[in-house]
Amino acid sequence: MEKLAPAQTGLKGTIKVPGDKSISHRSVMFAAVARGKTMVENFLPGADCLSTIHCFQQMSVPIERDGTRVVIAGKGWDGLAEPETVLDTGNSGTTTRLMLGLLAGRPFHSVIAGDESIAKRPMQRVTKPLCEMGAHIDGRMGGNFTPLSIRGGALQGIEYRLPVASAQVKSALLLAGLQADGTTIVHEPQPTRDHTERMIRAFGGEVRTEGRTISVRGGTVFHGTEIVVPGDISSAAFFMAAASLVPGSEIVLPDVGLNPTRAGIIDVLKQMGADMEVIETHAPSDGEQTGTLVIRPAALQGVEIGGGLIPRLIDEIPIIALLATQAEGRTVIKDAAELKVKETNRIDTVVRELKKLGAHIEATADGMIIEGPCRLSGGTVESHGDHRIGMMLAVASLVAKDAVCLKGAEAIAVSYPQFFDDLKSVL
Ligand SMILES: O=C(O)C1=C[C@@H](OP(=O)(O)O)[C@@H](O)[C@H](O)C1
Ligand SMILES: C=C(OP(=O)(O)O)C(=O)O
Repeated sequence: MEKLAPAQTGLKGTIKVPGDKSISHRSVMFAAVARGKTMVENFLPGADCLSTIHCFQQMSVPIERDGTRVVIAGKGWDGLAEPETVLDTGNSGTTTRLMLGLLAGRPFHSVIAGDESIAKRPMQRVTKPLCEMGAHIDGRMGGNFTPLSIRGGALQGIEYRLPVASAQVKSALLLAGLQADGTTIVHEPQPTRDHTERMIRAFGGEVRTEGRTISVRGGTVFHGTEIVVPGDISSAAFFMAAASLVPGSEIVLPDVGLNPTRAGIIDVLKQMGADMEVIETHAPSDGEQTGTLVIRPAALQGVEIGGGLIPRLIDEIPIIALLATQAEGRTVIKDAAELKVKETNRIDTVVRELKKLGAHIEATADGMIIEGPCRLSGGTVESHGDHRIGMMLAVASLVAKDAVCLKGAEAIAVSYPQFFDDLKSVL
């Protein structure tokens, strides 16, 4: 249990947030099926991304990691060997779903399982279209839950309309489509993060994006390359919030990924009235945009968030809920039912834990309604094994009246192992 004291002074300093989780996963996945060596810099050594590395090592791909530098010696799609043991995807939905797509095209048998949380997360959204492409995937409840057994092989491209806006489902279908006969076409209901598409191009492949339709052709050969992973905007969001809320703060966050399909938190903070500058931006034509963020405190206003904005900030909703407790007026978050199938049901866990600190927050069918501002009290709260809930509660403790005891703080290592060191460095 972590005992967290209210902030005594403003948060001041520079934090280099760790590498982006979504991009770190994909860098290893594409490198593993590419021909030749790939060097990844600023890889996120969080538990989720280490699960991805381990899965490929189980399939005999040589991968060496030294801190945040990873070297992968890919031997092409056929370089993957049938794993001898169950592939352990840990707590990672991204690993589980993207690996399903990748394995659907491999002519061998494999079994995927993760932790207790993964065993509750819906997989049919991926396994159903992959089976339509010709893969044989089975598991509990008609292939909806892990452990899942996969016998991949001769796939046919399909045209598929995603029932939910999910980059994980899109990416799984693209990874299968890259190995299938013909073309695979995916229509998204809303644009979702496009890191997979950018990674396909970075490894020398082709992908077409026309509005919300993305297509790939089978038979693509990838070539090893060098990847520099930008800082994770989802991790940076906790410090953007902390600096906005704690009087006297000034935090600088260099080299944060600003991919427009991910950067909805910046739009929302600006709409709430945050004092934030984006400086020194870099926008490589074929890569991921980055920039330095400077954030200071400001009086925040409530906002309404929904529609196409939701996929651009889906993982930031817990910290937006905390910001809303400190903002003037009502915040309404809607169209976010996907939060129910994350590491926890994030509508329930956010509402339950923030209520313990006295917040005025209620769950709705597809989001939450928050009334602010409200001076939070101290108390004992829990992450429920969900890293983003853990970090949101740690930031809440900075603006609470009394100490906050956080149970399950170790879950934070899933995406941000240095979180408490970085927080202490600016206190
Ligand atoms: O593709 C990705 O890397 C991710 C996509 C999102 O999930 P969904 O695609 O299920 O919405 C997000 O919540 C997750 O943290 C990472
Ligand atoms: C939902 C998340 O990740 P994943 O789906 O990969 O478990 C997250 O990081 O907030």
